[in-house]
Amino acid sequence: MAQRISPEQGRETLDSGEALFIDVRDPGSHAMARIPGAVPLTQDSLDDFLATTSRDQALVVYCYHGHSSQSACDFLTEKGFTRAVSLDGGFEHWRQAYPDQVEES
Ligand SMILES: O=S(=O)([O-])[S-]
Repeated sequence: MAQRISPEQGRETLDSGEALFIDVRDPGSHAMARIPGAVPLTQDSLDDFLATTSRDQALVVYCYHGHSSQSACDFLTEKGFTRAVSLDGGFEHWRQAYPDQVEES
């Protein structure tokens, strides 16, 4: 079962700069607004991501509300990532709690 972190822990992790934030929402949502520095992960980018990302890299996975990110996290864990966690509340909670930590384009 996916490891989960609270939005507060997510914020601390973002501030520490030690984790890669992974956005599994649809690419259009990612393009519009995202957690600063987050990278989109889609079916199209998956093979590349798996081929180039260290299995020791800390990952914080988020979706809209914190549900599908848990399955994504389980998937990444099956693929060998040892430090993948799912962000509780997803981006929708995040943007309410930390509007100053949202990158928009
Ligand atoms: O993105 S979601 O699965 O939390 S609705």
